[in-house]
Amino acid sequence: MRDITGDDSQQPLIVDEHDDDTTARSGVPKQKARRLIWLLTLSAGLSGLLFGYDTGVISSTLVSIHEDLGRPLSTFDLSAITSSTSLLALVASPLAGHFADVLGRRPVIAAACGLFIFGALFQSAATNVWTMILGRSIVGAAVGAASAVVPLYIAEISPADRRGQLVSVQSLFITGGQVVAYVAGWAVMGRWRWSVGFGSVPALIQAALLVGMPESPRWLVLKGRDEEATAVFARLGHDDCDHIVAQVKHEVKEEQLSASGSMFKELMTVPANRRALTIAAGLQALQQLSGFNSLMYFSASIFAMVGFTSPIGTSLCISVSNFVFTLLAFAIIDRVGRRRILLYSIPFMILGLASCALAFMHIDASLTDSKTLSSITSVDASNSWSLFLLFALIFYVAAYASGLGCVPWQQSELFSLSVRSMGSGLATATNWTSNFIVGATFLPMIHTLGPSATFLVYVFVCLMGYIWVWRYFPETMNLELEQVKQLLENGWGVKASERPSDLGR
Ligand SMILES: O[C@H]1[C@H](O)[C@@H](O)[C@H](O)[C@@H](O)[C@H]1O
Repeated sequence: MRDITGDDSQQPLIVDEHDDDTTARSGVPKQKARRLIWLLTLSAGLSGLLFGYDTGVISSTLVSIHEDLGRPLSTFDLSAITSSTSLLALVASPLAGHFADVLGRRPVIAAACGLFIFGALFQSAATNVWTMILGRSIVGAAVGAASAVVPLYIAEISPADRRGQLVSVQSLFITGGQVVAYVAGWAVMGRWRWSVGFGSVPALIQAALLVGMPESPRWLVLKGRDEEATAVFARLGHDDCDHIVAQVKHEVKEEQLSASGSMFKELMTVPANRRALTIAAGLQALQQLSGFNSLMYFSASIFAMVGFTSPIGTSLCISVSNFVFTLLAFAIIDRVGRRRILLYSIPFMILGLASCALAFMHIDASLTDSKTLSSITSVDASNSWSLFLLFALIFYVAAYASGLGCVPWQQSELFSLSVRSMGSGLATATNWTSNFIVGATFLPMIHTLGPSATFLVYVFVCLMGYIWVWRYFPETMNLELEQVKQLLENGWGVKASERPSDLGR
């Protein structure tokens, strides 16, 4: 077992005992194999970019549509256009997991890519609210499928000791995509058909890259296609491909032997698995219910509401802060630890949200039911409370991105191999369900409760979340997957995880 205490974040992507060699035993130059893994990560990561782009672009689109869809948009229209994406994503993610098992990972990524292209073009040609909702739904299906299968594909092609880092790369792509969406929304100055249609460009690039993308070698072993799997492992720079194939076959066999009927039953009845699912799904729910995406989707609307003359430009601050602080999380996640990052950052989220609530108490801005975003009551943005609100929001986003935005996506490390795909799929579906709830309820809450009380609801969620994390989420940093399983066998493992010597750290 490798030394798990060392800081190995600077190591190259492929690490093995023959790393000094320039050529793997299979005859493939290591440099070439390393380039291939990066290329595959980039190709698959483009789905993350599209996930981010398509969820981010809605913010500027909503304030630019005006009456282009045949009528002024009602609150219901705005909520439906926004939440149709997450609704379809939550349906598509478990389905994509199923098809990825039956057909392979690559065809599902390719199908998602096709949907990204079609959905983007369909939206840009939308003539009424319903065609727009349909376009957003097509893109939602693509986002759901990609968010379930792309991390799985990356994990399966990566060397074991690089999986965690590559999962975080995915978060960088998502938040980077959101920045690009905001810039595009701002640059096209209200011509929203261009900004939504632009989503097809990275997808077209991905379609071209997909041609050379191999199937996941682990899936190939699962289907008994050992020779093809050996060839892919060789291209990925592994030294002893036959040995790896034998190892994966052994794991597959063990899974089949230990399975207590169905994977679902094993997930629900084995205590360690049930705890893993509770933690993974709980963190995903907390990530969404803490309200971050209400900013991702509606920040331009909020800034318009409080009187900023360039709401789309101002809301760029939100996505840029999100991206920059995701970089911070990426840099520290393997040093500070998942649990500790959350315990440090959630209190700052609470502070940021409470400050927003305070600011709204002093800002006289309203969005009444009959009003559209284009007829929001405008107030003077030079009002110091509006600026205070902007800083409070950025503060909140920074705290979110450096912890809760990233940590839940590490979910797969919580599950043992036999239930990993289903556990991760269900946790992903929890993410999209909660995302849907926030997208669908934010504007109605603003109207009925008012902005201050709405932000206080998120404060409450974060407070509960903090207590829950403190009580139930053990530290998994630097643990081998087997040790994580061991940690959850006799309880939540929080105390044991804080006594590194008990776990051989
Ligand atoms: O981790 C990501 C990231 O934080 C995004 O900015 C957010 O929009 C997603 O919902 C979340 O899953």
